[in-house]
Amino acid sequence: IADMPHVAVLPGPSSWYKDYPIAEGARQSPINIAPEEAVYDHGLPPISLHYDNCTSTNISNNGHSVVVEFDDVDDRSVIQGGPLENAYRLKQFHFHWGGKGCHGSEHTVAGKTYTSELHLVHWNAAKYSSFAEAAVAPDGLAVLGVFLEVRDERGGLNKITDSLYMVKFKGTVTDFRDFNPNCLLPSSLKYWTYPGSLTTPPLYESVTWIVLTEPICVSEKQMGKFRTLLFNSEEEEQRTRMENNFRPPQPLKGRTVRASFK
Ligand SMILES: CC[C@H](C)CCC(=O)Nc1ccc(S(N)(=O)=O)cc1
Ligand SMILES: [Zn+2]
Repeated sequence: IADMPHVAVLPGPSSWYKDYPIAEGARQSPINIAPEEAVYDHGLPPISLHYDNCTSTNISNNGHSVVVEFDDVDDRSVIQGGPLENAYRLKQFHFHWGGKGCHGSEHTVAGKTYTSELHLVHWNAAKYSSFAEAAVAPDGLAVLGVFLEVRDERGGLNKITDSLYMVKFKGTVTDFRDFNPNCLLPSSLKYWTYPGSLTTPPLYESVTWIVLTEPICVSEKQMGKFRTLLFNSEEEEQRTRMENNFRPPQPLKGRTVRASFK
């Protein structure tokens, strides 16, 4: 026992099944998207995003990622169309990223990883009365995934990366108003869609995933600022850089990925 490592090991994705058996469920996320196997569905309408009167409130470090939250008391910021039966209300967005280099996204495309992936999380306020209630329903959530690729700088991201120093530690939060996520979207809204789950515990199988095919470009300098965030709170003596906060692709288990395009 004496030589047991006393370093607290962060339980990674491979051990989540012990506390969350759903980790081995039939509709887990992320997945590898194989474009040739995606089924073009001409009945799929385009998705429409209404983020103009968006109502961001704060930006925080929750120990897993950096999260921008929105006031979701009404339908000012919604996603609709595509595979969705009705409007889903924007609740928050956050990112997943790697260490230096080109891995870091959760979904992969024909095995290709991107440096990061943005998730805009929405809930079905037409059918459910709260995010928590929607989060456990099979049609409760819709997450829009956007790939980030390192090339030249993306202006819209600067408002976020310039605020990251204020939420360096887990449990820190600061005001973050009037941020419109439109500035983080690519020009094309072509997408793949499939039934999946939250990619971190509790891994609920309640997410209709809508993954955009076109990445946005960010600079290495901007990505470097994400990596100055820490997994730990200010009180903990350990200082672990927040990086590689992505779950690897999970088995498709017979699911069909549909494409909004030929
Ligand atoms: C009811 C409580 C709620 C389940 C817990 C808080 C929450 O929102 N979790 C969450 C949200 C999005 C993703 S992802 N990465 O977009 O799949 C992963 C986890
Ligand atoms: Zn996510």
